[in-house]
Amino acid sequence: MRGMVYKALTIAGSDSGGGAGIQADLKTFHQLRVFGMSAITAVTAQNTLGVQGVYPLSVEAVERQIDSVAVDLSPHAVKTGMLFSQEMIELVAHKIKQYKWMSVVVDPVMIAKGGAPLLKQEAVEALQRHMLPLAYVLTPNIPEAEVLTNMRIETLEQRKEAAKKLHDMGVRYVVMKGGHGEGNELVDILYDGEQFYEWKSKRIDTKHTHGTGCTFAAAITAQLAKGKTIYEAVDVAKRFIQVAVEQTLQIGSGHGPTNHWAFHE
Ligand SMILES: Nc1ncnc2c1ncn2[C@@H]1O[C@H](COP(=O)(O)OP(=O)(O)O)[C@@H](O)[C@H]1O
Ligand SMILES: Cc1ncc(COP(=O)(O)O)c(N)n1
Repeated sequence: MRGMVYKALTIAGSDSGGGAGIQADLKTFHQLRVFGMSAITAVTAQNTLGVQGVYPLSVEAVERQIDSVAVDLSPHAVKTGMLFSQEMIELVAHKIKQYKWMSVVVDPVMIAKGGAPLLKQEAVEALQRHMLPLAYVLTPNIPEAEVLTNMRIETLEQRKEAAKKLHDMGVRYVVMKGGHGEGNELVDILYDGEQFYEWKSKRIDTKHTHGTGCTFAAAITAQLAKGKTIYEAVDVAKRFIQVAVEQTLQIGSGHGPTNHWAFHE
């Protein structure tokens, strides 16, 4: 017997360089033995040096992809990444409600590491209004949490205050990633509305961190698809990203991708 086949859908942008976006999500799902499906919101021409072009798909094209997957392949968990525009956010929010998807991981992607915008400035409000209340898990990095809460985040206390605000905005579980913090120790936090949980790790000294956020959120999504709790899911995601950054592939001449093969359950 093959056993149960777990399925996850990612609604995100394509990274031609293979390290972030849809490609990172599918590789991560696969490594965690979850069948990956995708709805592409935008195609980016991208490599380890940066983003050379952004080509959003039409709202109709995205709607068709989501419908095709939903009616035939019922995902156990859904992840959203680069959504780019207000119209796309409204469509995706509408589809999540239409199909009553509950295990939804929202990675509020805003800018690529090199600074290229992956979300239009005027779409932030739509993300706050339409996506946060649908997020079972929200996975902001520190700059994204600052934009969503409109506050400065420097200390660990401020991170916790921001997590509380995001919870008040409708998010069930807030997972704030600590990659942009300071110091050798890296702290990712989880807030469940009552308590804070912390995952600490050693910051690896490397420039090859392209796609860390996507990979981390995809690992959470894969674990949720398998029916794991949020605590178990973050635990696996944290271990997944740690070895993926430790054992990078050293490809490309800029900020290289993480190693999606490194982690074994
Ligand atoms: N240099 C690093 N060493 C180890 N883990 C890292 C490193 N940079 C990021 N991570 C981990 O990768 C994940 C994504 O981190 P972060 O950089 O905050 O998000 P994003 O990629 O969205 O900007 C987090 O779990 C973080 O702890
Ligand atoms: C299509 C696409 N989506 C998302 C990211 C963010 O990547 P990161 O995980 O490094 O924040 C990216 N660079 N490209």
